[in-house]
Amino acid sequence: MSARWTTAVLDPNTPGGLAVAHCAEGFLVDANGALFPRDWLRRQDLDVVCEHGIGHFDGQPVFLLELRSAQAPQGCSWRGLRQFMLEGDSDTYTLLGYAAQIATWAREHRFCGSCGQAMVQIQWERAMYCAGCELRSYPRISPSMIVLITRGDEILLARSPRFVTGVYSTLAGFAEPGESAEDCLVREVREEVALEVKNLQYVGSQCWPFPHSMMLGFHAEYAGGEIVMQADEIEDAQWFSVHALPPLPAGRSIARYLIDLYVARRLGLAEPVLPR
Ligand SMILES: NC(=O)c1ccc[n+]([C@@H]2O[C@H](COP(=O)([O-])OP(=O)(O)OC[C@H]3O[C@@H](n4cnc5c(N)ncnc54)[C@H](O)[C@@H]3O)[C@@H](O)[C@H]2O)c1
Ligand SMILES: [Mg+2]
Ligand SMILES: [Zn+2]
Repeated sequence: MSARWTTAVLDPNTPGGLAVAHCAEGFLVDANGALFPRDWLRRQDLDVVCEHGIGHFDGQPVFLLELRSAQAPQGCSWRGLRQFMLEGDSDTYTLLGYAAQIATWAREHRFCGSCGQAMVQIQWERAMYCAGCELRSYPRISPSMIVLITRGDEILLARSPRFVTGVYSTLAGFAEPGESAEDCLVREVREEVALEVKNLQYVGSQCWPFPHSMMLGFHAEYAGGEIVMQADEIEDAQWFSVHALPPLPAGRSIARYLIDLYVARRLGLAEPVLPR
């Protein structure tokens, strides 16, 4: 949700409106961006898997076309969601982040996971329904903890082999069944760097549609232990002084926010705002 974008469950049988087209390569774009007149997109002979009515942008209904292949109409190309996160305006990124999550879920829930029959869209809520066994499947959201660990003027940052070269970030990890947010945080910190933490404080949350995380951001203080890096997951982990930080994650990430917030408080600077 944003000032210009609100989600809604719209009937794909209603005509008109705007549409975005999504496939494994990202979103279809032309010189005007990723939002197309829906009637024009429908005339392009696209290989559509399914269509969902997903909300309103500036009051206009928006539909999502999930495509099987990445064949782009003339004058169009594909752009990954990460590019929109890094460079796009935040209203468009919020819309596309939602659309990408619905697209992933819709593509992965065309058949019932319980009995195997084809599923159909429910008209009044965002769910797929199996008439054979009455199973309903809702969009999947994966809660993930993310934590900045501090020790006075020092903060703990680590690198995963998946990161952009040189970039260090806060620790993060997915919640497992049976855990509280705090349990998960303590377990992830032990697994990834073998440290103990104390004084856990919830700071804020962020939708992270890569592919369906909900980031719950915390601050924690170092309580003990020596860094032991988890094989395969952590390539390097170090204490950095707030006066000498390495390259940090993208400005729109909650990881960056947690770091910037602590540094701002430590150095008496203006506090940043959590990007949505
Ligand atoms: N927005 C941010 O600032 C920010 C920063 C760091 C990480 N993240 C995100 O946080 C999430 C978790 O971080 P991580 O990659 O360090 O996780 P992690 O430490 O739990 O380890 C990742 C591993 O967990 C497994 N996994 C993948 N999807 C899973 C799921 N849905 N549930 C349980 N396990 C799963 C896989 O084996 C994967 O290799 C990721 O989506 C990541 O992109 C966001
Ligand atoms: Mg992790
Ligand atoms: Zn079923």
